[in-house]
Amino acid sequence: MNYLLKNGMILTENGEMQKSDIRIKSGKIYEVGTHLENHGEKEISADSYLVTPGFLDLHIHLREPGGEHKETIDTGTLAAAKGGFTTVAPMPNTKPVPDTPEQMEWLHKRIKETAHVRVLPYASITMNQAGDELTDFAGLKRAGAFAFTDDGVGVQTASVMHEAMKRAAAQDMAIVAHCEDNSLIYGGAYHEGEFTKKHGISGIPSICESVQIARDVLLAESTNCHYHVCHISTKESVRVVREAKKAGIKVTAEVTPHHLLLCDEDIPSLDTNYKMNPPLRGKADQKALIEGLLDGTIDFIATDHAPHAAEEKAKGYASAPFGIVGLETAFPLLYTNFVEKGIFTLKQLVDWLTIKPAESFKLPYGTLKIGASADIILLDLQNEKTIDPAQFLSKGKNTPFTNWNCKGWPVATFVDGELKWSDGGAFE
Ligand SMILES: NC(=O)N[C@@H](CC(=O)O)C(=O)O
Ligand SMILES: [Zn+2]
Repeated sequence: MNYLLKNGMILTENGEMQKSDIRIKSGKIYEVGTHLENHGEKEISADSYLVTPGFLDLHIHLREPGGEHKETIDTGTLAAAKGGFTTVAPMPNTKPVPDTPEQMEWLHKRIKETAHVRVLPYASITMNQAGDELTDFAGLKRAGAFAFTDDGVGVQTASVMHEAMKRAAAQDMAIVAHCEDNSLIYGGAYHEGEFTKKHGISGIPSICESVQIARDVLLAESTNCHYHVCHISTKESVRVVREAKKAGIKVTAEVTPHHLLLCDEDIPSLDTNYKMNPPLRGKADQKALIEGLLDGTIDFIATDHAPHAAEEKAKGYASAPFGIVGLETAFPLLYTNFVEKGIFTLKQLVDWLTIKPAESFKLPYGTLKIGASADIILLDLQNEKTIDPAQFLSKGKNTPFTNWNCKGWPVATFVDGELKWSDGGAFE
């Protein structure tokens, strides 16, 4: 079906709002302008909405195969559509791990059958993410891998990472890294700092992340590989990435909404909805992440949507799994707490969720340019609602943001010109 979106607000290059119509034809953005005449399209009044490119989330966990009780490609991508995300990249810490071309082909088949938005799956760097034997990078690329990562665990050995970067560079593919040096961690569920001191428990030190990033940017320099840092969380890590960029190293970095919104001082108790990896760091780290985003050291925002079953999260702080969900609350939380408070501009926030991740990975999405895939969302910046996990389409209800009041809720999501989700209201 072709659509004519009438009178929506779009953001211009310089961040101003402009009333515009958008004609969607054959899955593409065909025309953007004012007073466009209807040529037989289904007309949708976008009058009271902000219209932006669909968001990209290049760090999520879909749990399929092997963890279908936590999430599936079906439920996770429906949650993505509800959150305004039209392209997502799921991590390979599934059972089995997509570490062979055959497994990658199977994954693409499942995506084709069940996904509601565009899915770009990662392959692992090492077989079974065990950190030893490298996967078949060329074969995995041919089978449709988006990039390589062992997310969930850091690559512990420098020589393995070095060889991985050489091979990734030869394939013009990125190495995407969960940075964590296990030799510097002695258990722990929360950041080693004020919170763990108060509770007399061991913590996860900042140094385990920044040390590995420092190692890896030097490996990236020596191999000319595109190296991407997942969920950056400490002030030292931000400094290392800033210096690496200054030195001309091909490094990019992402930050999650929760690391921007919270620090360890905000954790009320040994609550597992505040347990994620990397952990919520100190106040100075949170400040450095915001500054890093604003000065371009950090390239974009990704949710690290990590759904877990309620029984698993109820196991107590020491044994509950790390991770919180993020797809359905990211934009409203960031809009309400940063844009409405004047810390980010609306244009900055939208760019960090659209064109910035797209450009970092040379993807043709995240834009309303003529000829682009019609990945478009409508956002309601006025209506205020309270976050209620019972309303999530994700199977995961594990969030620390229950009862937060937010504006900026998506109301409709188009992927390749098809309406994949709407809140009902204006579109029934
Ligand atoms: N980010 C998280 O807290 N959890 C991730 C894996 C991980 O990165 O540890 C998960 O898969 O649940
Ligand atoms: Zn991770």
